Amino acid sequence: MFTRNLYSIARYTRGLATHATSIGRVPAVLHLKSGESFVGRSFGAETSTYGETVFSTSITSYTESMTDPSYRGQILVFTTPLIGNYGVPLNKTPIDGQDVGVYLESEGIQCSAIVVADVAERFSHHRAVESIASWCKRYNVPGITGVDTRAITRLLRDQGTTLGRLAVGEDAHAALPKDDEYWDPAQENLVEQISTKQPYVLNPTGDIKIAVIDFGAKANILRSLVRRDAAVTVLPWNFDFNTVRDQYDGLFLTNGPGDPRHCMEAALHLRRTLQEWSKPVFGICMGHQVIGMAAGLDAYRMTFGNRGHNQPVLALASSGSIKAGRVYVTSQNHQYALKLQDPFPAGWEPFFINCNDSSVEGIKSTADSGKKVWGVQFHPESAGGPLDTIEMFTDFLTECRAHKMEFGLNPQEVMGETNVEPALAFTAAARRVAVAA
Ligand SMILES: NC(=O)CC[C@H](N)C(=O)O
Repeated sequence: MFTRNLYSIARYTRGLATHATSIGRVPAVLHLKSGESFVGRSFGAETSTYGETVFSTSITSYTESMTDPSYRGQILVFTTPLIGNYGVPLNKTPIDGQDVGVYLESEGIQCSAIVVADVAERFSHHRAVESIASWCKRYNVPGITGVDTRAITRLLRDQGTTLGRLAVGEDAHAALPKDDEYWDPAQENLVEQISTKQPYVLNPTGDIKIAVIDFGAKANILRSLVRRDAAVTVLPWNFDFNTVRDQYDGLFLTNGPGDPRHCMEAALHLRRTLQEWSKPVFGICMGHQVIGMAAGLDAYRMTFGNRGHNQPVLALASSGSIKAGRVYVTSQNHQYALKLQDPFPAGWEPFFINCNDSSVEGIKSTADSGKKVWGVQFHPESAGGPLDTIEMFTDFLTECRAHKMEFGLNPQEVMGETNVEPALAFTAAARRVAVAA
């Protein structure tokens, strides 16, 4: 008992002791392209940046959101007023059949900047090793605190996602940026920047071989596959899977940042896969949008993106653990969606619909199409957010295993050929380094 108390005191004081930051001294201003400015104080890196200003209604998991590659290029406003109170954990895990090398969602902070009402100067958590301010500083990401995030959110909620500038230090006193100075991440292929450059393998001894197309994968997607004993080969976003598809039992398409229409090349590769290959395919968020584009649906930019961990979606069809007519609470982070069209392309049907804005939340191949393909706009892997739909990973791998049982081994395995898959080993060097770009 005594030891435990000492331990908690030590944890608490570590939070106090390691927190000598400069919060309060350096001015910062958040400018929106629509003309509004919000004056506050800087924390983290003392550098200015541009980005797309978005808000998230999640009340926890700021560490997971900030390391989610889908937030790349975005100035992230947290509607929860107090951010940073549980600090930041050590972002490392072993690489084995249970884990993928990082504890958070990627190796570093992905968003351009963060905006909070009240950054916690003290933190306390048994896993915490540093404050959010020192973490932001290490990754050269600026933050602003002391601004009215309710007012910012109401603006964004009325006018939609808006380009912004976080001006820090001297820049905070500079003239307002001109309209054409605002950097628009939607114009760039952010996936190209973040996707792995080299293929790599996780959990090579897994019983089922899954290829993952990496548009900017959250680590929990990869964890959710390897923890269900899949051997996972991660491939660059524009890799033509058709050249290696005979070696795999299933295909997975990940989340990723930016406009999915920059990934048309991937959609065209996938269109051929879907025409010629009958094994299961599953996509999340960007992956779902790419599946939709391959199926002939259009993707569009929403005025109001969905970001938060409390998005209700209604299942329109039953499949595996998902039951038609049920509402699932989901984690989301997207600005684009697939257009609902009537009729849907032949062989496809809507799977989920968003209960708030009626946007398409999922599509699937129809029962009579002879295919097993699912795409969901939300994040079943959570991290952060609810686990309502986590069993979709089990459903996908169950289908892959069933297909393997029914149709037997892959051609190479039957012929006793050496495995010619392009990915040889998982190495630290092969993983993307989040801060490089
Ligand atoms: N989380 C994601 O994969 C987001 C997909 C896409 N970048 C969008 O904003 O809609």
